[in-house]
Amino acid sequence: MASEGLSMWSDWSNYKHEYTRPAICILSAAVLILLTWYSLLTKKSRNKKVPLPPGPQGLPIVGILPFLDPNLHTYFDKLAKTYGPIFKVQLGRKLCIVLSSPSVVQEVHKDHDLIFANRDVTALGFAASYDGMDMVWSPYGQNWRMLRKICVQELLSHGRLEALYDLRRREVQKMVKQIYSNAGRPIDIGEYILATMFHLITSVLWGGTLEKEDRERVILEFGKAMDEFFKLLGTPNVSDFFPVLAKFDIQGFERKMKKICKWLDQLFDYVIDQRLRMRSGEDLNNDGKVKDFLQVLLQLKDQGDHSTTFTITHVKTLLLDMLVAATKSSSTSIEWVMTELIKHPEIMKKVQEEIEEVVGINNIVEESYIPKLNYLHAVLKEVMRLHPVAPLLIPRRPSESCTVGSYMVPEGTKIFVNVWAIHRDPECWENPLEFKPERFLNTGNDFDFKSTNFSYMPFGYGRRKCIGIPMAERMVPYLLASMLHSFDWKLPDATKLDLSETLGLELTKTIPLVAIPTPRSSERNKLYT
Ligand code: HEM
Repeated sequence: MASEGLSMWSDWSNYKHEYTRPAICILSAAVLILLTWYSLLTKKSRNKKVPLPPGPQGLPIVGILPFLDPNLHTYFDKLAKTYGPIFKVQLGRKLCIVLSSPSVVQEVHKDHDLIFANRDVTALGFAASYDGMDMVWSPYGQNWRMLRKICVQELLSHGRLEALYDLRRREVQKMVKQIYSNAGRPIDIGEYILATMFHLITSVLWGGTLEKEDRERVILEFGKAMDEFFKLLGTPNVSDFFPVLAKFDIQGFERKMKKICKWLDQLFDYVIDQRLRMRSGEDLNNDGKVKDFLQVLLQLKDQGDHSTTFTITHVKTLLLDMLVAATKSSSTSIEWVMTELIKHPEIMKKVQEEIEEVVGINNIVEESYIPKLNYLHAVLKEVMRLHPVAPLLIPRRPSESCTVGSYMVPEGTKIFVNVWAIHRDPECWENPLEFKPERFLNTGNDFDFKSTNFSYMPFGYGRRKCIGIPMAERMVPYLLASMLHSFDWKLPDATKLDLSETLGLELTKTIPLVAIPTPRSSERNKLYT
């Protein structure tokens, strides 16, 4: 009986295994499906509860494309007056959201900085960056972190910048000397400064690798290439609004961009090749010179000690970023400063008096004087407020959907931050349209370029904020102080000052500033021989 019972039990137990296992599986699957369905349903209804930001209706398929003004920063500013500080616009297939108040940007920074740390890579951004591999367009991740770390450690640290001062000094003095030789004649300020910045940056990047004649030839082409490069990057491109059309490159922008990038790539190949040849003959490290950036990069490539492999393409992406980002943005800022100073001669005079007081009359401007030039810094900050180089920053793309200012910001949206509008917002600034450098005097660290102040963002915000601030902080005022210490500047006779702006990726002067330098002292030029 016992054995019978036992066998019954064992039968039951077998029976149980045979039938309960599948039943449990089926039940679990059903619960799982139900849970997934429920979570999708609640997510949907949660999403439903949070609406998209308001915005203009637009037309089917094309959205607001037919009404778009190429000066997007002013166009978006007008829309913000109707739709508020966070609004949406549909550009073809692309949903864009524009943020126009310090508080919404602060919310993004505080709650979603990581989600907003990716760029919205446009067709041309991709073409202009070794297929999105450079620091500017790279997604937030290991590659971007590696490039940023190398730049900070090897080029932009306090120690490196101090060590490279002699190179900057030499190039700035060369520029002043050249202006003396052109005194009394009209010069295109932007062109002049871009050339100086090119010499300055390339001497830091790859020292004397290019022969003098090569440098002169390259700089001419570089100026033209940069104008086109930034204009293309900021021009609305059908390929971005209708990705299915991207392969046709209807406006021919990608072809043009690839041509510029091919030229830059050939320049880098040439410089690297020259350097490798020089390296096989001599060890630049042992002759007492400071290592330039290219030398450091080539050593890193040979050592290969980074967790992500550091290839020759990485070397080129860093040369590209440093060359392009550092030259054009600095020269554009300086051109705007000179424009405002020519418009306000009493302010130019005040800046010159300060420089003379700090530097002396028969002395050369040195970088060590720069931190003492408070008024010059106030002028620079005021110019960057009214004419931010990147008025819409470099657009971001949230990596997941989130809520900002009680609106839904879907994953993959293109995010513009209208810094230009924020810098002119009467809620943040007293008499915002007035050029008044005094507003930045005695403000402590509140408006330091590195500080986090969402009403003032000429260098951007969050993790993707400009990496070049330490270099720009040294070079831009140094160049300006040198130009203003030696010369008075005025417009050629019968010329009117034009302040109109054109938006590419950068906000440039529509009509380049041409001005005449007059030496301020008959003796000072002797210091620059
Ligand atoms: C007056 C000079 C400059 C201005 C006004 C300026 C402005 C900016 C702005 C607005 C951004 C976008 C930030 C964002 O999206 O939040 C940016 C990014 C960047 N800038 Fe600058 N910049 C200047 C000089 C420089 C210099 C000298 C360098 C290099 C040494 C540089 C390298 C970069 C790089 C690599 C990025 C991309 C950073 C990233 O995506 O992680 N910039 N800059």
